[in-house]
Parts: sequence; structure tokens; C-alpha cells
Amino acid sequence: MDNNISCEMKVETGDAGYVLEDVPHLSDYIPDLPTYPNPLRSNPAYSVVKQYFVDADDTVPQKVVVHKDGPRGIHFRRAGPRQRVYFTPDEVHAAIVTCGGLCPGLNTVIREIVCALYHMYGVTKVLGIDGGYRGFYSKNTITLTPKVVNDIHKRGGTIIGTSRGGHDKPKIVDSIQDRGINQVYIIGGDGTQKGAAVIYQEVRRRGLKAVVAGIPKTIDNDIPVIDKSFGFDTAVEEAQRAINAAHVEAESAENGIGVVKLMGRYSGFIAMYATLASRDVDLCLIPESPFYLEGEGGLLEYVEKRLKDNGHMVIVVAEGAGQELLAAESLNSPTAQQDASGNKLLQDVGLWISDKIKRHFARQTSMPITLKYIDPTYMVRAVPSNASDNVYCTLLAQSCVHGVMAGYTGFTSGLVNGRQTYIPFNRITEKQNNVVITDRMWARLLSSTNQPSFLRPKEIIEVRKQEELQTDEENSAKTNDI
Ligand SMILES: Nc1ncnc2c1ncn2[C@@H]1O[C@H](COP(=O)(O)OP(=O)(O)OP(=O)(O)O)[C@@H](O)[C@H]1O
Ligand SMILES: O=P(O)(O)OC[C@H]1O[C@](O)(CO)[C@@H](O)[C@@H]1O
Ligand SMILES: [Mg+2]
Repeated sequence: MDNNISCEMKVETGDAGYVLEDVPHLSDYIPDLPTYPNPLRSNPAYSVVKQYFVDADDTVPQKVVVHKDGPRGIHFRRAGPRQRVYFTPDEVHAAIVTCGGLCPGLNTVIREIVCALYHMYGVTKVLGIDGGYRGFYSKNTITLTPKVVNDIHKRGGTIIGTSRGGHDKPKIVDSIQDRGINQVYIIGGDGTQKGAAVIYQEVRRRGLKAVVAGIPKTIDNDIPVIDKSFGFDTAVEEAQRAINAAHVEAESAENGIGVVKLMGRYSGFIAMYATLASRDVDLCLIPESPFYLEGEGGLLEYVEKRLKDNGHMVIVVAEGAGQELLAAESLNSPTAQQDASGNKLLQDVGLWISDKIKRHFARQTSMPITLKYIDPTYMVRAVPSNASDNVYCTLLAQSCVHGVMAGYTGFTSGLVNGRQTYIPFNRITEKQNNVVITDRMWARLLSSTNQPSFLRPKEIIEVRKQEELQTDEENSAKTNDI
């Protein structure tokens, strides 16, 4: 047994600049593992499907926009059922855990992992870990069967609970080992996937025949590589209701202003997409795009102009926007500003900006305004997933189960260019997906709202320089790049 852990990626190269960033496999560190024919071969629903099994050499390119003479670039292993599996149904003892904030679709993913294990692979031992990572060592488990999970996709939240903090590697891996768990499905955001990578390394160091697989969950869409995260469409759709309400309120008052705060700690995707979808928004503020209030070209000047031209306006602000401006005015001590996972706790930018606008217009007696502030942040993420997210969650969960049964480990299941893939943890955890404000998507937003970019020419040059450095390494995030 090889106890020398290499965190380096398994990279294979081929002709014309082809690179496969492969995922680890149980057989990398446990020799002579027996394999078995995939039970799907005799499943009446699947056995008739031509080419149901994925070819062992199938890979998916990270970039689909290529030049004639350019290299073929980075590829990921294609997800899907394999001809042979590394577990018998009786041998499997699976566990599912959800960590981090809520997101529409969590219950659907749980449901579909359980159902895929039961119905496709004949597995009957599936546990839910209660309340995130700490549940491995501080709580009882929840037995999950198709009957228990039957209706859960119609509910928001996660039936097995979630939490932040509490990632204690030795205790978690002891619990996996002591309970004889050999498949761990970890659903969560960037922090969770980092935690999953650490668990995988420890499981491998101990030489356990236990697969550790991640499913990316983030309402903020801040996970790199993947096309978009599950629940994102639902969140954007739900945000429309708040924006519509803000628009109705604003339109019905003299100089009416509707302010809507949406989630987005470091990435403003929900705000950007909700704005683009609505067409009623006049100003969208996101963490990636700095702004200033006072003076020529400032936010207050724009609000004033918009009210004079239109008589009302709608502002969408992502919770992480303008935090540096709030921090400059804040008296809070830095230690009070982190959650249990070490994430920065944000101040309420919606309230702050509403207050700044009200004060500005109070000084201008000639222009009385009516401002309504709507904060639907938790409502947006607590709803059940919509129809398209349900299908997405189902494919994601099934793809993950296929990979796990085939013995792959240390991977996150994710959609890349419309195909399900297995992505090594390193790729998922190395950086964050952000809105690129020099890309076309943000330009579309600016031209839809007609808002100023708030960037001075010198700042534009600086932003471009930084982003060129990033985009040289890989194409910018898919959600920017459409
Ligand atoms: N670097 C890390 N190493 C190990 N565990 C981590 C790390 N970062 C976060 N975690 C653990 O992962 C879990 C979830 O992390 P976090 O609260 O940051 O949410 P997340 O997964 O990023 O989801 P989201 O931000 O979308 O709500 C927590 O239990 C936390 O302790
Ligand atoms: O209040 P909680 O549960 O910590 O979650 C808030 C955070 O979770 C997220 O939804 C995901 O990270 C952020 O947008 C938000 O800042
Ligand atoms: Mg996170």
C-alpha cells in the first residue's frame, strides 16, 4: 500500500497540446482490488441504451472556443457509468453530508444520490450525517432510504442539516473508519470542497478503501471551472419577485426608489443575472466593481439624474458590494467579523446605501424621494429548486454515484461545457469564480441599466492588467464568457 501522498494532480499529456487533468482512483494506492460487472448491465431500463457506458478514454475539454493552430488544452474525465465497478452492493456503506449555507436543490441532490445507489446499484446502506462536518463526530446519523427521501425535492433547505465550522480532520476520518463508511458524498461550497480534499488525503494516508467525492453547491456561483452551480437559476428566478416588488413600489411613488439586496459575498453573479433578466433595474452594484458616492460621476449624481429623467429607479445591490466603503466608516473590531468557517461577516450594504441616498436627498429639499428597501436574501436561497435545477441536480448526483462506484476518488462532480465531468479537488479549490468586469457579460449589464461603470480611466487600465493575468491561465468563468 502506498502511503506517500502526492497532492499533485494526475496529469496526462497527448498530441497537439492535449492535457488530461485526471482524478485519483482507489487502485492508485490499493493494489489488486477486485472489480465486478456494473449491475446496470442487467437493469431493464438501461441495458437497452446503446452506448450507455462511458468509454474509458472519454474526456471533456475545458475550453470550447479554440483557434485553428492553438493547443487542444486541458480536459477532464467524462462522468458516467463504467463497465466495471469496484464495490459489490452489499459492501457499500455510503454517507452523505451537506455543509455551508443553504442553496435550492440540496434535497434533490440528496434524494438522487440515495435513489441512484438503491435503484441503479442495489446499495441499501446510506447514512445522512446530521448537521455538516461536525455531525461526523458529534451527532447520530440519519438512515436514508428511497422512502425517506421520496418527497424531499419539493422542500427547500437540507433534510440532513448543515453547518459552518467544525472541520476536525482526525475526528471526521476516525468516524468514517469506525463506522466502516466506504463512500462519502460531500455537498458544499468552496470551503466544503477544501475540507473534502483534506479528508480525501487523510483517508488515502490511512490506506482506507473509501471514496471521497464532492458535489459543488454555491448559491453565489463562486466555484471555478464548472458552467454554473445548481440552484443558481432558481435563485435568479426567485430574485425577480423582489425586483418586481421594488419596481412596483418605485413606479407608484414620486421619485420612488426601490433597493433590493441579493446574496453574493465575493461574487456578484446573482445580482448581475437577476438584473439582466429583469430589465427594470437601473443600477446594479457587485463586489467586483468598485463605486463611489459623492462628486462628479458618483453614484448619488447618477441616482439624481435617473430620477429627473425617469421619475423612479430600481437598485440591486449584492451583499458584498462596497464593503470597503462601509469598513472605512465602521467601528466594529475585526475579530467580530468572521463566521465559524472563517468567512468575512458582511455589514448591511442595502441599509447603508439606502441611508446615504435618503440623507443626500434630505439635503435637497427640491427633490423629495420615497425609498423602499427589500432584503429577500434568505428567501431566495430557502426555496425548493425549480424544474431545470431539479434535472441538473439529478444528473449531478447520478454522475457522482457512477464515478464513486467505478472507484474514482478525490474528485468533484461538475458540469463543464454542458457535459458531466470529474474534476480534481485542486482545480476546484485553487481559486474563486468572480464576475469579470472587463468581459462581455458585465458590458451587457452596463448597457442594459445605462449605469456608469464608476471606473476612472486609470482604474480601467489597472483592472484590465489584473484580469489579463488571470485569463491568460484559463478562459474566464463560463458565466462571464457567453
Ligand atoms: N480550508 C478548509 N479546510 C478544511 N475545512 C474547511 C476549509 N474551509 C472551510 N472548511 C469547512 O467547510 C465547511 C463549509 O465551509 P463554509 O462555511 O465556508 O461554506 P462553503 O462550503 O464555502 O459554502 P457557501 O460559502 O456556499 O455557504 C465548514 O464546516 C468549514 O469548517
Ligand atoms: O448567514 P449564513 O448562513 O452564514 O449565510 C450567508 C452567506 O452564505 C452565502 O449564501 C453563500 O456563501 C453568501 O452569499 C452569504 O453571505
Ligand atoms: Mg463559500
